[in-house]
Amino acid sequence: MIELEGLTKRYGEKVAVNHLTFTVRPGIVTGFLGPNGAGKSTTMRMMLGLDRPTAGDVRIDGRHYDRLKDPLKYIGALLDAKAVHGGRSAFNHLLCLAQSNGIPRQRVHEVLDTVGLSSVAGKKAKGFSLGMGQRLGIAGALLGDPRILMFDEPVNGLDPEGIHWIRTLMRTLAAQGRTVFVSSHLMSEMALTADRLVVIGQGRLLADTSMADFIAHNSRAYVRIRSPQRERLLDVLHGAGITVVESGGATLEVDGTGAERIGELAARYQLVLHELSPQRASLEEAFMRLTAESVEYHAHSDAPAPPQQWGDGWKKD
Ligand SMILES: Nc1ncnc2c1ncn2[C@@H]1O[C@H](COP(=O)(O)OP(=O)(O)OP(=O)(O)O)[C@@H](O)[C@H]1O
Repeated sequence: MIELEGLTKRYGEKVAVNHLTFTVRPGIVTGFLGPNGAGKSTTMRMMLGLDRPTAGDVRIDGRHYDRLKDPLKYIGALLDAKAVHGGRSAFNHLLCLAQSNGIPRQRVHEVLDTVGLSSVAGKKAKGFSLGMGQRLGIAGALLGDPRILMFDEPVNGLDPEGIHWIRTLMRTLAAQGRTVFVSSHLMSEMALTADRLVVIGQGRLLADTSMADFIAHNSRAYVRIRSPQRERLLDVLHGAGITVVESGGATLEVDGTGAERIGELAARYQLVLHELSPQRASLEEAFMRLTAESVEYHAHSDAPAPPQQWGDGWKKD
């Protein structure tokens, strides 16, 4: 378990992490989300004792990180996959970590096998691809067989097979009763992996909730309907006191009334439906809605204009 209480970090005037209080529990995968610059990395660094909080407290299984004897046996972390001595082989990198934490040599072979790097164990890390580097970082996190695991953007640079592998690994580690805390920018990936979410924006806690509740509370649920008898259907729905949003074309959208009731009404008036589908926004939409106010760096949605010197001649008719 990881417990944060009033955790705060200031860099001069900038409050990077603002009075964060939450608990990361064992047995589930907890996703850590926030727009760029929200304070995720700073929070994770403080959890690992790499940054000193300005105020507040972090406890790892009840203790401060710097009070843990052989910390890799309590908490394993992947923060920056590039933080590896490039001149060392994968095996030697892990062996150094193992030796300084009282972990037997045999464990190095085991974790290399787990992450699929046994065949390149003798190769220098500087020749590794981004994905291989991520796997080596994950091997380091697993080395002490810790009860708590923390991954900052673990799927960065992984191909689809690698992404599937890390998802399965995280779910397996949680099912074994471990605490798994993971940050990611890939919402679709998080939706498949995490059971619980902690969302921050501009250093503040915005949500600490289950995945299902997060989506339910931060997104619009509605029913999409298509019918070749659109006008008659509209009359029936209005007659029943149901508010309809006309989204253009043959499609109608209804908030606040279930698909069952709409289907039953259509059947009663013998109206043909080509679609009757409950819609729920994705995690990505829910996240954008919640964090809209706290995004520090906004991009313009328009495509960039072509350079002026092109004139209008570049356009094809
Ligand atoms: N050493 C530092 N000195 C000054 N400001 C810092 C320092 N480290 C982080 N910050 C600022 O603190 C804020 C939080 O940064 P942090 O890297 O923790 O965010 P993040 O959520 O991990 O962002 P990203 O998703 O882009 O990695 C940012 O505004 C950042 O510029």
